[in-house]
Amino acid sequence: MPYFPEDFIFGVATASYQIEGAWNEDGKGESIWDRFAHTPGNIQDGTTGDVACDHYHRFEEDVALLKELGVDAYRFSISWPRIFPEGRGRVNEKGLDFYRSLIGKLQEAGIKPVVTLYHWDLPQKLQDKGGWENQETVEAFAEYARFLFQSFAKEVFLWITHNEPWVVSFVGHYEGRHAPGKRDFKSALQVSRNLLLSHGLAVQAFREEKTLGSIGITLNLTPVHPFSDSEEDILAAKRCDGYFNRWFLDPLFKGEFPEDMLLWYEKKGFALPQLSEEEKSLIAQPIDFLGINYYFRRVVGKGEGAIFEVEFFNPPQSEYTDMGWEIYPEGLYEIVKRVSEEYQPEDIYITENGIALPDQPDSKGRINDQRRIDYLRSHLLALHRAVDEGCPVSGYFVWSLMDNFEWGFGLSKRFGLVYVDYTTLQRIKKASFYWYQKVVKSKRVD
Ligand SMILES: N#[N+]C[C@@H]1[C@@H](O)[C@H](O)[C@@H](O)[C@@H]2O[C@H]12
Repeated sequence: MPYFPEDFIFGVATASYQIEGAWNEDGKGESIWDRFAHTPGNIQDGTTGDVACDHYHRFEEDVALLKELGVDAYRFSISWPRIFPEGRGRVNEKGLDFYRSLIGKLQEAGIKPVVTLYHWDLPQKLQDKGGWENQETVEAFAEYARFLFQSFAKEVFLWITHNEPWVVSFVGHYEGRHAPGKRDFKSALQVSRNLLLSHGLAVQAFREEKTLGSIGITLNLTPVHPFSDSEEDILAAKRCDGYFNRWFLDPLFKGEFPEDMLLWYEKKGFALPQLSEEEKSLIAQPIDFLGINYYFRRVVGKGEGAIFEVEFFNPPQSEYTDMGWEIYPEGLYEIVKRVSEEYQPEDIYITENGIALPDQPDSKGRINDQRRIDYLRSHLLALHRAVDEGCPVSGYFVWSLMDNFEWGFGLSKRFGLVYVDYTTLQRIKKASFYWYQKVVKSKRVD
């Protein structure tokens, strides 16, 4: 029976826009996700995060759920426009008070706070001036980060500068499925550069402020497998690995964008993001941990397509989630091993892993999400194998504590260990809640 180390951290994760609601309450400024979700046609089920799980008003009930779950840590994000409604300058004290109360309740419950500084809800006022394409946003983020390090200098266990900068850059600025909804690859490249710079400035501020705790960044990483052993498919897989994984891993840990991707983008006629030697050093300064969000792998082969010339495949023999993602637990082992060996991070936390299922209460009001238990078990066993082989993994966070607003899918995708009835906002613990409660308590996966 695989046991995790006694000091291994088990937690759950959420994000501000996805659970808080109170989108325009107590002085909070508009975010790009408020604007994006309020724009007809952007959200598949037509819902918004205006209310979501109403966590802003129910956070004490939710901390009680965390305490019952018994987690060692709770990962949440701070809404930048709830702190700085215009992005910088005037502080919204009521917004700061909310997070002071939340962190205080977590401390009372003996739960370590893990804070994500940026989980996609940029103040709209900054977007109006170009958003992440604009150097001003980089500076404003550094100010925002420093302010939070000063405000919570001793209370936070882990600080995560950015959540999934790849999604912010390419889903938000190239694919257009996320806020701000741009479809411009050159913009996406510039945004990825500026996100990395803002990360570097935040780490620098963290060190200067002598803030307690640890600081890192969270990347969504996926193993990329060639559809066949043909040279073309192998090269297509390498290109995708560069696009999805190495584009951020290399600057953060090797101080350079991956050369093969720069050459590829140049060949495709894109202006390349420029970094001075000083900026490269700023981005690649040591961090205390790497956060990895893992959900699935990618299987690719040579294909058409204006930029990457790849085709994605869904292996017919695999099972898929409600998001259409392949269930591939070995991928978690593969990515942790690869990152550990190739990039040697100081420490690793799996900051998200979970599955969307069409959960619904039965006639007795219970939710038997056995598939989620199976998913979490198989991924924890894969992770345990990597830990057993010496990979520096110190924790694992389930996505998510509760069902929440799933970005472009709205409220239609359920990832939670806790079901949320969006009509009554009642929370209902699923079978997976009780299963994970046992894992957390015993540090054992059975
Ligand atoms: N989609 N999906 C689920 C989950 C999303 O809800 C999180 O906000 C992201 O950090 C990451 O994409 C993963």
